[in-house]
Amino acid sequence: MQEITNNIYYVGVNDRNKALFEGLWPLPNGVSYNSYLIVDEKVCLVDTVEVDFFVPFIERIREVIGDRQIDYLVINHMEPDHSGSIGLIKKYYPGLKIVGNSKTFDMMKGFYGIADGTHLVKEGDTLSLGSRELRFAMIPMVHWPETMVTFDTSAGALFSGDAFGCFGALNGGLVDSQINCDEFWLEMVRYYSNIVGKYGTPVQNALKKLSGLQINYICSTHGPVWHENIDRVVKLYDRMSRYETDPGLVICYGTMYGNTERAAEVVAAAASRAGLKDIVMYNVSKTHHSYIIRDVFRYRGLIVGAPTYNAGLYHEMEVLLSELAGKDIKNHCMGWFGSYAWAGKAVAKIKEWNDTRLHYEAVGTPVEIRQSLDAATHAACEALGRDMARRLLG
Ligand SMILES: Cc1cc2nc3c(=O)[nH]c(=O)nc-3n(C[C@H](O)[C@H](O)[C@H](O)COP(=O)(O)O)c2cc1C
Repeated sequence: MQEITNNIYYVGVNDRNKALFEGLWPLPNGVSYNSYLIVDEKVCLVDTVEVDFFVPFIERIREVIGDRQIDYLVINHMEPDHSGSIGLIKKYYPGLKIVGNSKTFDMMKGFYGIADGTHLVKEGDTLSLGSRELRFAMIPMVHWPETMVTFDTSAGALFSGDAFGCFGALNGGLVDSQINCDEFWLEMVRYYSNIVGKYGTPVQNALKKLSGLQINYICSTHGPVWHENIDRVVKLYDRMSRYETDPGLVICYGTMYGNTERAAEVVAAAASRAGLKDIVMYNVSKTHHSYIIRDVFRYRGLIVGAPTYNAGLYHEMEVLLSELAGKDIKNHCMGWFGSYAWAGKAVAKIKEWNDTRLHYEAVGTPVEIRQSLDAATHAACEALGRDMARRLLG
């Protein structure tokens, strides 16, 4: 049994089996589905877990409360990795009341056919559990329309749903003060940028709303409970949702036979010679785009290069640009280059992506390489790297 503080218990589970979260995002270190049990005069469960994990979930709950009944189930977020066990929990505890907002209940009916035994809450409503009180705040589009947070006013515990969550299973310890959090910081950026990243303005609104609270614990639905690092976590969210970045450069390229890759190396070396220290490079066919998008949220500069493929753009680059376009990322600079053998399309296609969807500030002169680098395109790649470095370093 794992108590976080003051009769708040962790009853979540770890998933180290799933290869791709949402069928999209690699999970090299697994992921946790966090759920919390508050034991007072009334017993309140906050969020559930993915239904495949119901058995260890119910075991954890029973370890804490034995044969006691659960009075309330608060649903902060309806995504099935957290709401998936609602139906089974209700079967175990038929008397419980499900606490949520009107959008929660609309989704609960649609996903699970459950409409009875509900307790509707609105912005600012409170619920007494006996010696303590829960207060509810709506944070729409962080990152679904129904998302809300629940604040335990006596413990200062914020049950934040997916907000402030990250990939990575919990390997024994739960609270940041008990564990080495090194692996979680970049995974928080990867989680945020890929899953929440589109919703910068709603995140800013949520942060403003929560700024007055005296928070001792952030209990999110994925990753560690934040206690010592609350300031750092909130600042990171603030920064990411304002699309604030460091003056670094992400260079990513597609390549089949190495010519585009060689050009990328020339661009990178020139950017480095111009004084830029933070440069990361990725082959888009090797590194999953979630890691590249993570770094685009960290660094202001992006240079992409790809071959022409069947009169179009190399497919893996197309995927990356399409994913980036879906995130509505602001305040970025982009340069590009491409290669071809007989009729070049890659450079024009990348430009089209930027003109129509990405809208990043175009930096430098795009380079079009026919078959392989020659003296002129080599010099043009150097100029591209140098121009980007200068732009980033101001
Ligand atoms: C399957 C395939 C399709 C290609 N389609 C085109 C094309 O439509 N137009 C073109 O000019 N070159 C085309 N190319 C040639 C490549 O764009 C060119 O060789 C490029 O330099 C490859 O870059 P890389 O050496 O980095 O792989 C194609 C190459 C392959 C393998």
